[in-house]
Amino acid sequence: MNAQVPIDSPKDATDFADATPVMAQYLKTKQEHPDALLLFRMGDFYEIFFDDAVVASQALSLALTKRGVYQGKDIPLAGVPAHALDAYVSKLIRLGFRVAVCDQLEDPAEAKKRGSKSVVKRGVVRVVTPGTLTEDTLLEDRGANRLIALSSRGGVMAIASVELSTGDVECLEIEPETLSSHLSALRPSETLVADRLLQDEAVFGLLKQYGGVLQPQPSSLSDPSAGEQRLLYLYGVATLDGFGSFSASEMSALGMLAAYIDVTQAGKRPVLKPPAKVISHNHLAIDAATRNSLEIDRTQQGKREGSLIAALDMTVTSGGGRLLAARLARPLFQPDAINARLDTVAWLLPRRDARNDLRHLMRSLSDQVRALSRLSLNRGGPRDLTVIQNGLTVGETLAATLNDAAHDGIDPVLPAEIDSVITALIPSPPVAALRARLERALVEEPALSLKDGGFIRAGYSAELDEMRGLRDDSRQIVLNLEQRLAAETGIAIRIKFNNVLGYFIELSQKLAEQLVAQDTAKQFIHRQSLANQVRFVTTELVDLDSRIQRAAASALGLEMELFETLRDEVRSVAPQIQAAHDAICALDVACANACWAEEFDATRPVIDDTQRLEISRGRHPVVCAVLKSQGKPFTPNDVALDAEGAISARLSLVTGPNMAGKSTFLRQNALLIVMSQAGLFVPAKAMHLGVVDRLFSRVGAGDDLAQGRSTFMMEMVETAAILQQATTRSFVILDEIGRGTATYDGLAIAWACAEDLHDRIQCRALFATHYHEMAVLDKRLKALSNLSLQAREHNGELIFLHEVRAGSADRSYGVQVARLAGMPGGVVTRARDILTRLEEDNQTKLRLDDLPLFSHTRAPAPVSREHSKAETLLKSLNPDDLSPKEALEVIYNLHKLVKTDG
Ligand SMILES: Nc1ncnc2c1ncn2[C@@H]1O[C@H](COP(=O)(O)OP(=O)(O)OP(=O)(O)O)[C@@H](O)[C@H]1O
Repeated sequence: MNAQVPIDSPKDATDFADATPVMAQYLKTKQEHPDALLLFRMGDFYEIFFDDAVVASQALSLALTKRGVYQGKDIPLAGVPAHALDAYVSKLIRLGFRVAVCDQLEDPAEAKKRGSKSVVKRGVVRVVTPGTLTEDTLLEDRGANRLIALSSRGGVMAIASVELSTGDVECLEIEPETLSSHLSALRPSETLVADRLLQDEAVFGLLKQYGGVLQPQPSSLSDPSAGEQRLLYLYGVATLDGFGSFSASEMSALGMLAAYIDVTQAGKRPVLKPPAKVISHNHLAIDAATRNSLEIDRTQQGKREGSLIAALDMTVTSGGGRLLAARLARPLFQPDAINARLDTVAWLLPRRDARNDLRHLMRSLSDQVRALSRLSLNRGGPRDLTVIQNGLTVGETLAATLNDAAHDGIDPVLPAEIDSVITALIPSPPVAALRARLERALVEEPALSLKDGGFIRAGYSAELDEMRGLRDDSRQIVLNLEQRLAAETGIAIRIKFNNVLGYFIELSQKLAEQLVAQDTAKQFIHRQSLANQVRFVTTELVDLDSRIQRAAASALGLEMELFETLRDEVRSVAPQIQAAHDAICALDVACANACWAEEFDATRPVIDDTQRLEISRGRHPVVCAVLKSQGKPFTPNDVALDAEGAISARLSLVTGPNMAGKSTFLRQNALLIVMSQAGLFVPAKAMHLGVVDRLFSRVGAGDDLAQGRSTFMMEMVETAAILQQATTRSFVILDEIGRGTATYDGLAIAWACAEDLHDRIQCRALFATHYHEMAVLDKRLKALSNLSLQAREHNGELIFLHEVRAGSADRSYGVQVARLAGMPGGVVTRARDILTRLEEDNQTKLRLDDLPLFSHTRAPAPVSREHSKAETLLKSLNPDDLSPKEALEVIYNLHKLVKTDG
C-alpha cells in the first residue's frame, strides 16, 4: 500500500506569523517533506502534529491530544517515546508510509546560551522508506530489501537496483517483455519510476503487482546527464570511468537512485559497491508466472515454508541465505560460470571435517555488511564495530582452514572460487592493522547504544582512562559524603541520582522531620517533597554533582571521538570488508549445498551447451523432503529430452490418473534445471543438462480477480506469453492446458499448443494432460513421445505407483480419486454410471485422431437416473408418523444402506 498522508498543515506557511517559534520550525520542516509523516523530536519524545497526528494516531493506536493553537484552531498532537522509535517506524513502513525523522541537532543547553527564547536546532536526519531501511530491527534476516529505479530512454529500458543495507548496486538493460521476469527476480520493496513511464498501462500493471511501493519521479530526475553528476557525488569520485560504461537509460535509472538516496539519507553517503553491470543474456530468464508456479522462494500462498529455498537452505549466515536466494532467483546461463560454482561444491563435498569447521566458524558471524552500512550512515553503534572486528578475525581463520584443506592431498586442483575466497579473506596490511586496533579498543560485549559509553577498553587511551578515573573517584567521594553526613546527623542518609535533579538526598517524611529539627539542618537545602519522601541537597553535593557530570561528559565525549576515528578507519577499508563478506557468503552457500547434497544424496549435474535434458532417478526436492519427514518413500523418475531430436523426443506428453504425480514430475524437472543453473548439486542419480535460456511453466493458475481475469483467461494469457517468447533453447512445462473451458475447446487448444511447441518452437517441453485423445499425436509428430504415470486398481482400491513409463495412459480414474477424497457414496456411484454411458457414447461418436473433424459433436444424451435404496427408504416414510425411537432406527438403517451403496 502506498499510503498518502493528507496534509492539512497550513499551505501558505511562509511566515507562520501565528506560530510559536518551535511550531514555525515544525511547519517549515513539514513544508520540505509534504509526502512524509514528520516525527519531530522534542525532548524524550517524537511529536507528531496536525493531520499527521490524526493519521499516526490511527495507524499506531496512539492517544490523540492537542497542544497550542494555530490560526485560531487547536493543534492535534500525538507522540511516541524516542527510545521506541524503531518499533513505531517499522509499523508505519509496513503500512506503506514514508517517515521523516527530525532530530535535535544540538543540546538544549547550547540553545539556551543564545537566549531564553531561542529554539533548539533541528533537522531531518533521514526519510525512512520501505526500500532504504538499514536497521536490523526493520529488516528481514535472510531477505533482500531492494530499492530499484526503472527508466526508459530511446526505446531501451533499464533497471538500477540498490540494497542500502549491504551496499550492493547493479544495473541492467532489459527488453520490455522481460520486465515481469526481472521485477519478480529482484522483488523490490520500493520502485522509483519516471512519471512518464507510469502512463504505459502494461508497465504500470506490472509495477503495481511486483514493484512494492511506487514512487513516481518527475522527469527532471531521470535525465541521464544530471544522473551522472549525482553518481559522482554519491560515490565521491571524479569520474565514473573506473566503473565501466553505462547506457543513457542505465545512467538515468542510476541517477534516480542517487537522488533518492541523497534525499532519504539527508545528504549522508552510504558505502556502496560500484554498480555491477548485469547482462540479461548471461542468466536464465524466469518470468513471474513461472517463478510463482514453481514456488522457488515462496509458495503460491506467499510462505517461505514449502518453497524450494526452504527445502535447500542450509546456510549458516544471513548473507549466505540472501546469496542462495539471489542465485536461485537468477540462475546462470553460461556453462563455464555454472561449472565454476559446481567445482566449489564438488571440492567441499568429500572434505566433511573441514566443512564442519568452516560452518562452525561462520555460525559465529553477525551481518558484517549491514553493520558497515549503518556505520557509514552514522547510524551504527559500538556493537557494529565488534561485528566488523569479529568478521575480520573469523575471516582470517576461515582462510587458514581453507588453506589447510587445500593441502590435504585429496585433490590438488583448487577451484577458482575457493582460491578467490582465500585471497579475499587474507587481510591487507591496513585491514590487519584495523583488526588489531579494534581488538585493543573494544570491550568484549559493548552496550548497544553509543550514548551509554563504556565500550572502549581500559588501557586503550590514557586520556580516557584519566577522565574515567576522575569520574569514578568522584563517585567514591559521593559515597564518602553519604557516610559522613550519616555520621554527623545520626540519620541513615541516602544519596540518589536522577536526570532532573542530579545528586540529591532522599529521606522518608519521618526522617526528614528529624533532620530538620537538628542543629545541622542549616546545610540541607530543601529541593522537593513527594508523597512519602522529601529531597534535599547540600552545597557540597551540588558542587560534587557538577564535577562528576563534567568528568562523565568529557569521558563520554572522548569515547565518542574514539568511536568516530575507528568508524572512519572502518569506512576507509569498506571495499575490502565487503569483498571479505561476499567471499564468506559464497563459501557458506557452497558448504550448505555440499551438506545438503550429502544428506539428500544429490549429484553434480553435467552442464554443457547441447540441447539435451537427461535425468536419471530425479526427485522433487520439496515433495521428496516432505515425504521423507513423514517416513514415506518418493519414487524417483527419469526423463530424456533433446531439442535437436537426436537422442530422444523433444516434447513428451504426460498422461495418467489424477493424483498419479504428473504435476510433481513436471515441476521436479523444471526445479532441477533451476538448481543446476544456479550452480547447485541436484537430487538425482545423474543429470545432463544443455543450458536453458528461458524457463516457462504453466501450472494451475488461480483466478486473478483483482485484475479482472478469470482462471481460464489467466491460463490463456500465460500460455500465449510462453508460445510467443520461448526459443529452441527454452524449457517449457505445460500442465493441463485448456482444462478451464468446455472439453472440446480445451482439447482443441491443448492440441494446437502441443503442435506449435513441436513444429515451430522446437524446444524441450513436458506437457501433462487429461485429454488422452492427444496420445495419437505421437504418430504424426516425430519428436514427440508419450509418457505416463501408472495406477492400479486392486480389490477396488486405487494404488498410485508414481512411476513414469513410456506410453500413454488410457484412463484418469477421476471417479475413484473423488471417492478417495470423501465424496458421498451416492454421488460416486452416480458418477461411475454416467461415466460408463459417456464412454460408450464417445466411442461411437468421436474419432479424435482426426481432430479437425471433431467439431461436429453433440452433447451427451441425458441419462436416466435410478433411485438408491436409501432414497427409496426415505421416500416411503412419513416423518410425522414416526416415534423418536423409530426415527432413530431409521437413521441407523439409512447409515447401513449408504455404507453398502458407497
Ligand atoms: N514420484 C512420487 N513419489 C511419491 N509420491 C509422489 C510422487 N509424485 C507425486 N507424489 C504424491 O502424489 C501427490 C499428487 O501428485 P500430483 O499433484 O503431482 O498428481 P497429478 O497427477 O498432477 O494430479 P492431478 O492430475 O489431479 O493434478 C503428491 O502430492 C505427492 O504426495
